[in-house]
Amino acid sequence: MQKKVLVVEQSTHSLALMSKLVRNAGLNPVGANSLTEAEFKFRQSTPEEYLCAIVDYRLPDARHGEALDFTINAFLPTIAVTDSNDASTRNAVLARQVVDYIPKENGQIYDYLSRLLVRLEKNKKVGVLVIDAFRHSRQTMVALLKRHHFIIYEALGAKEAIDILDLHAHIQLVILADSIEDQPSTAFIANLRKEYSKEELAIIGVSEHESGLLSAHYIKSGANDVLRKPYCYEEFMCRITQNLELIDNVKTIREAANKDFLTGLPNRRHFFYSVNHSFKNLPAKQALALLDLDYFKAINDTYGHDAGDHVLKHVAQLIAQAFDDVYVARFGGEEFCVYLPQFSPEKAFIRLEKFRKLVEGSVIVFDNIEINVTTSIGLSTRPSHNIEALLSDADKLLYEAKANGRNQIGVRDN
Ligand SMILES: Nc1nc2c(ncn2[C@@H]2O[C@H](COP(=O)(O)OP(=O)(O)OP(=O)(O)O)[C@@H](O)[C@H]2O)c(=O)[nH]1
Repeated sequence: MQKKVLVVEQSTHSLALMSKLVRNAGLNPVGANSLTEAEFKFRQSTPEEYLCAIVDYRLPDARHGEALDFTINAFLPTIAVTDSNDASTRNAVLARQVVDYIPKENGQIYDYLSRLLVRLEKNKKVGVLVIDAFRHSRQTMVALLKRHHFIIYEALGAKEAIDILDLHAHIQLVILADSIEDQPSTAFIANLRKEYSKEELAIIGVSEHESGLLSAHYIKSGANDVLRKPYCYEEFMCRITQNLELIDNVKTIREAANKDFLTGLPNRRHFFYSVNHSFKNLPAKQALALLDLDYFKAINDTYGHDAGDHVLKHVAQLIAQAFDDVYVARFGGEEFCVYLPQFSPEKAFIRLEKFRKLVEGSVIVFDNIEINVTTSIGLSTRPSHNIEALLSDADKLLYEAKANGRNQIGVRDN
């Protein structure tokens, strides 16, 4: 179910704008112009239905942030919005446990707000590890992070931190202080970098040193970023958000580079990378199948290119489902590849034959038209240490399957 966001804002124009942002973030805005209205609307549903609240500091019936107190006391993560950026308002807002505080100064705040909303939802799945030997400074960071929905882990030193990282693959960010047990912080960062790249695990060093020397040392040891103490809350959160967004962006770009655009299956390049990365030597028992749809040109010519695309997507989905335990790819056009490591020739043939029949029996509906398609398959089961050699063998067998009438598997008699 779409999570709700309580938006409390006295200006009708700003309320409409913020509600639109909330909707764009895939969330459901519940708007109110005053504290009274907000209290009434909030009581109409259960608190668990809400992700957070965006609350104007000054409202007609709550002139000094009482609406912030209401949402914070209702355990709603609260983003405060203010008309002014003066020190007294800022201090009054930050004295409360708000997630963030946004002055309505310029158009950029709306961009910041939408990023914040997206992050709040994502953070529920993001692990953050705080490493600091001193309880007070560790707890200060943990308290700030909690407001942002992160899954938080704490460690006093290097050994404990490694154990936690080994156990929890969803940790994307490590924040570490100058003082940690077992090891100097910079040596620990350098060790972590042997295991985790900057694109998969962000490391932020928190430095108490007044000179910039330690900060530079952190960066040279492999940290993504540095925070100098005393830091202000906004800077702490901005740096965290920025580093996590960078990891997300790299992940998105990597996924796009590895996927076939039309079908979402891994592409040829990623297929080779995955197989070669997984096996130093290809196993003695293995099978590789090249699948090519039959008379596909005729489908394009008869029903149009969009119908052809639809058929490709449909078959790709069948492949992804039928071979979710092995390596698959769209090689291009109407050609797909499946690599089955540790499969005997007999077992591989049974799997492919079952799939061939599945495609043959499928009725693909596009624009109320029923389309049938079949597939020819070249299946190589050669022991080989070279994936290209296997492919070339499968290609010859595919050619034979086509030449022998299509809709069949080409195999070598053993
Ligand atoms: N709709 C669509 N068509 C594509 C795509 N990629 C390649 N094709 C078309 O796929 C057709 C492949 O035709 P052919 O190589 O002659 O093969 P075929 O008609 O399947 O015949 P056989 O393989 O011999 O059974 C060509 O017309 C390509 O334009 C795509 O992404 N979408």
